[in-house]
Amino acid sequence: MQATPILPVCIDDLEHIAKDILPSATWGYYTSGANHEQTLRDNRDAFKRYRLRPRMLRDVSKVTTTTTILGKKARSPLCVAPCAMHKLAHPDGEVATSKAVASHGSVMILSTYSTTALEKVIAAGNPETQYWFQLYVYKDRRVSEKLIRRAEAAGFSALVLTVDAPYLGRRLLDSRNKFSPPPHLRLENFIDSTTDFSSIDSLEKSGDETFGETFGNRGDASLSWEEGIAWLRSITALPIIVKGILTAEDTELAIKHGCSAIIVSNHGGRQLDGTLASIDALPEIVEAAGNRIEVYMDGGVRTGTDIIKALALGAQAVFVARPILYGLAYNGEDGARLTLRLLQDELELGMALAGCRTIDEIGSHLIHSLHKQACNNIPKPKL
Ligand SMILES: Cc1cc2nc3c(=O)[nH]c(=O)nc-3n(C[C@H](O)[C@H](O)[C@H](O)COP(=O)(O)O)c2cc1C
Ligand SMILES: CCCCCCC(=O)C(=O)O
Repeated sequence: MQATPILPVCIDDLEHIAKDILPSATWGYYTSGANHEQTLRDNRDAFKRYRLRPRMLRDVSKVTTTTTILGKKARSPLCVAPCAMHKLAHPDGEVATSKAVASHGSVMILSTYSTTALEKVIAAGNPETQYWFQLYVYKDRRVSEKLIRRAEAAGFSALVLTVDAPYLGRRLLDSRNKFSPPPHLRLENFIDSTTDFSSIDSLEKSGDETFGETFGNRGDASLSWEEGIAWLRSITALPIIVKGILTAEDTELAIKHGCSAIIVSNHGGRQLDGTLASIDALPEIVEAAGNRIEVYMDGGVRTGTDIIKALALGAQAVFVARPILYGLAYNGEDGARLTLRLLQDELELGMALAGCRTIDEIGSHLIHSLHKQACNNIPKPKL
């Protein structure tokens, strides 16, 4: 058995510590993937199939990670993906995460299924940090509209529509554990809803509903590019970002329907098992997007060099989910800060060792792919 590290110095250390701290059903919910977890594993393994081609003697005495994300300055391209129920990891939950991201200076996407009301989460931040609100669209559209109005009023600057979950993926560990969040936690975004979310408010299952059924019974699986995006467009002026895109075809549709950006994602391997790893899907999408909209990615990012590889393959920003939960479990806000600091330090050191002083200098010239053709047609920076 591996001993628990005393001082975590990388994300894998935080993961080991979190495993010791968290109840096993929470650990299962946070870390498992769908079905046989092929995609979950591949999200990590795929990064290892890209090797770096560092450049030398390039005066890396000063390195900066300043960039822009959705047209706004950010101190780092490392951002936080939407994740349900941070209070399962630590009582301070999403407020702790918000403060940590605010000190880091990039983007936090807040899950609809937050255990803290969206107004409290953004109030814990600062104006330098972008807060985007993640949406699932419900059969009862009044619920979604109300969430959007609240997000607009609170100052969220974009909506992130998750498109890979018309139903919840089949997570075997959650079924085996009969996972159900503890009754003291609330999905606070629904508490003042005027609609029939009483059972989801308290996270109690109605009758024999499983967790997945609770999700599926309320979500609108009929959503389509034509009707769904047009409906969203008709009720909000906020930029719409689609999360869960894995093909060039859907990239084209996202652009056609006026989306502002794309997050290449397979939901951390929790939805359709057997998809491409996010990092493997990224080049096709970057090529299809062709600088018309920004492309971000998430899935399996655990080191600074993973971030460099994703940026080199064309991502404008990179999101992490589970590493934040591990940090929260370890030490609340300080733990979430540690997650971001470890990754940021690794990113900066990795850039210097690869000969990159700025984010713009991270280009496809850095990538040696063990796949054939993976990096064709990615725009190369001038060095
Ligand atoms: C516990 C957990 C809860 C999640 N909840 C949401 C959610 O509410 N909405 C969403 O769009 N994605 C959700 N995701 C998916 C993440 O946003 C992200 O796509 C994925 O986990 C990134 O991979 P990583 O965990 O390897 O960093 C969740 C992921 C995890 C692990
Ligand atoms: C009934 C609450 C379901 C939350 C689902 C959140 C999610 O996207 C996940 O991957 O888990």
